[in-house]
Amino acid sequence: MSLSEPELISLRRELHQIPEIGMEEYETQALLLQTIKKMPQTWLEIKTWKTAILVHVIGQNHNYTIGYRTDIDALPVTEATGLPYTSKHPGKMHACGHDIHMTVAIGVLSYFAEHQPTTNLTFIFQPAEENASGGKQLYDAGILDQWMPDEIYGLHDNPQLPAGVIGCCQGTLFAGTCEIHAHFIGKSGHAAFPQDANDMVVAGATFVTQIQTIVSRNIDPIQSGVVTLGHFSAGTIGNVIAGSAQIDGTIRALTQKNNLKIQQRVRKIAEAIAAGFECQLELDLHQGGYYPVENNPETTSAFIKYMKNTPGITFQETNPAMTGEDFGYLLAKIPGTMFWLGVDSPYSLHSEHMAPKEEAIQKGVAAITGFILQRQTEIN
Ligand SMILES: CC(=O)N[C@@H](CCC[C@H](N)C(=O)O)C(=O)O
Repeated sequence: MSLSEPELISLRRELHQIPEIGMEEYETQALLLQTIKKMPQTWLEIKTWKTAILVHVIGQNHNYTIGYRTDIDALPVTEATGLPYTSKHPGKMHACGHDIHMTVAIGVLSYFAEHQPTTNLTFIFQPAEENASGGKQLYDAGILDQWMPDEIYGLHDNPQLPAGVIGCCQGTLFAGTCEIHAHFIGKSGHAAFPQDANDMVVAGATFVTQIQTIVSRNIDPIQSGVVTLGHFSAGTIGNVIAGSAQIDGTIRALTQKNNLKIQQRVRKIAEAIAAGFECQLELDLHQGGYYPVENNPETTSAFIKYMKNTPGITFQETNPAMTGEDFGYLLAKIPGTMFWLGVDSPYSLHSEHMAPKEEAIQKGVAAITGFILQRQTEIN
């Protein structure tokens, strides 16, 4: 039998308790494998790569493959939900809801392990969505090649949508991102003798304020962009001039063109500040596979049509969001659609209080299973 709602909720709670950082998802991989191996295996093929799992469901007609991807990693966040099944891994939490994503994927897979699909299906349990472009790594290593999807789907949970509501839009769903790692290196010294030192708190603070002009002065206001610096560390104590400042952040833009433009401005400003303050600069701008998530017109129109017209599913057209996803890399290679699944939480993604409503799981499984069944009839 396909996994029942209580079984799925119990799995989700187990996964929630063992969050692991990208490329270290060993316990998660083991629990997922154990769950998958309990399903009927008649038309399943399984392979692993690093901490990823790929499951190929052999369809009655072998000529077409629909892909479904979930991410499996967690964040370095200390959980503060107070839930009875709180994280057992100190300092780590499924604060982005990937435990929900995995459980929904398992629910859909368990249905197709029982009911042979007409097309092939490839389920991808992908590591490192948050930190190391696991999807890009997997694709570039050729791991998908044998079971390459002709089209692909994936979801992200959304705390702002009611539980179980499906959200999507044509075109760009998520931004492309780029990590900023800037290290300004000057000369430390006594607070009383600034003329003998080179103060990196001042250089770093100038960088922080100067890059605020990029979105307001360099990007078309009708389009958009974000430059957020989430980390600044420099110095040790008030009466010692800091000889170094480490600043980390992220760029967001809905087009790759604007992302590259912001990257170029960040680099120019950082280099100009280093020249002006006569200090050294180590700058790393790292985009990896975090391209804008561009939904394919054809798969997305089929997806939206199904979700809008199927009784029991509530669909909401959504605006693009500035969240990032390395699913953008897979969508640059394979046509497909990313969508939201509402989980109704007053706290945002990445919050230590984020507690998705579990009723979203069964609704997500039903909507996606139904869509895949419908999509197969359109393909054959
Ligand atoms: C859905 C989500 O929250 N994704 C992350 C992706 C991070 C990309 C990369 N590490 C960066 O910060 O640029 C997000 O923060 O949007």
